[in-house]
Amino acid sequence: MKRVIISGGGTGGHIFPAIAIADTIKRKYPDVQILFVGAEGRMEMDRVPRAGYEIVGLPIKGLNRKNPLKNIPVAVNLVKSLILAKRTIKRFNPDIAIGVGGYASAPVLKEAQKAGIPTLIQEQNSYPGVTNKLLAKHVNKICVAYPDMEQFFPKEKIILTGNPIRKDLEHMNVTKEEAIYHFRLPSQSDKILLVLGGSLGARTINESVKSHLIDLAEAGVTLIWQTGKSYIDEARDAIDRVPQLHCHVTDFIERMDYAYVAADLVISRAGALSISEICLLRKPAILVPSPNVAEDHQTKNAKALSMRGAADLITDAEANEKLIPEAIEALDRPKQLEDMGNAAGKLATPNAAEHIVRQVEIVLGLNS
Ligand SMILES: CC(=O)N[C@H]1[C@@H](OP(=O)(O)OP(=O)(O)OC[C@H]2O[C@@H](n3ccc(=O)[nH]c3=O)[C@H](O)[C@@H]2O)O[C@H](CO)[C@@H](O)[C@@H]1O
Repeated sequence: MKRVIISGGGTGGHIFPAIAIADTIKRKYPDVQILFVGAEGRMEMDRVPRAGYEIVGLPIKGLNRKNPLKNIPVAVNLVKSLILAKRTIKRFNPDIAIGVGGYASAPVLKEAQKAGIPTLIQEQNSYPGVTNKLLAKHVNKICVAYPDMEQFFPKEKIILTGNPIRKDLEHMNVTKEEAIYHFRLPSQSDKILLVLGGSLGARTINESVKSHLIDLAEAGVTLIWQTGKSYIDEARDAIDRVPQLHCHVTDFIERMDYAYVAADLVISRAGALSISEICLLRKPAILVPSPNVAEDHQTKNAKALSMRGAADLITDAEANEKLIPEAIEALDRPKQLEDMGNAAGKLATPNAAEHIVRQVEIVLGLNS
């Protein structure tokens, strides 16, 4: 019986692809044993068990770039994490270790490599994260979602697979009516705006929505608003002051299938997975890249769409003034929205999880 470790996390953009890979392995090989390794206190420690998998948490934390003195406990935790990663690998004895980016995948894949176990990484973005860059030299395979990744990774290891999407989104099985009912919105809603801030929420997008709630109500827009944990109370207070607006507000949307099906237009950060989902589901979108990510990679993600008429791009700096007025205008032009959604669909990379699992099969010598 084969055994697989999947490691990484921190944000939904790393965790959901990991779960999609695990589900695909399980569907094809129900006997394969899968163990996740994540970082204590991060989103994966909650999301992975909910998806039905066991997870071990490492005490690993990110570097503090502003105050180097605070990195002493970070270094201590790194050593503890390496020890626990080594023990976990010895105990579980995997046939392959898969890294999906995020802090936890570094010690796990390093220790796996030292033990002579094959490793594979999946990079979701057009600009790789630090962990994957560090690991690339000694991994067996690197599954990527964007072309031209040879500038970062050894060419012979790269396989262009796309980003794995959760099965409830890849094989969508719900209707718009069911979605409207799920969110308790009026059945006649014909201009539904879905606002997403990435898995953790986005302050600028939230502020932009909050300052235009009355405009949205006057334009007859129905709102599904995902705020992230830190903004939910403020958003609820603001909504209470505009009772004429039809709105579903939440910190996190569990049923993204319903959210996407309901939406006539999506406003979103330009995280790699949100983009992959928007393309796969052919959704018209206005993207507001986060300015706080490595090498401004969300702007690159967003431009890949906006250059092809597959999304509009509004910068974080102009969002407060332009974002909602532009969304209101766009919702009055359904034909243009449809064209935009179709252009996004052309950039989709379906069946990415299957392609990645094919690489796992090659490494493990499994035949499907
Ligand atoms: C601030 C930050 O570091 N962002 C990074 C993080 O994005 P982050 O995790 O925020 O965003 P992504 O767009 O990649 O993925 C979000 C995922 O969460 C899901 N979702 C989102 C909201 C919600 O309420 N419910 C829900 O299930 C989405 O369907 C999607 O699958 O990882 C991405 C992938 O490496 C990077 O491209 C981003 O730059």
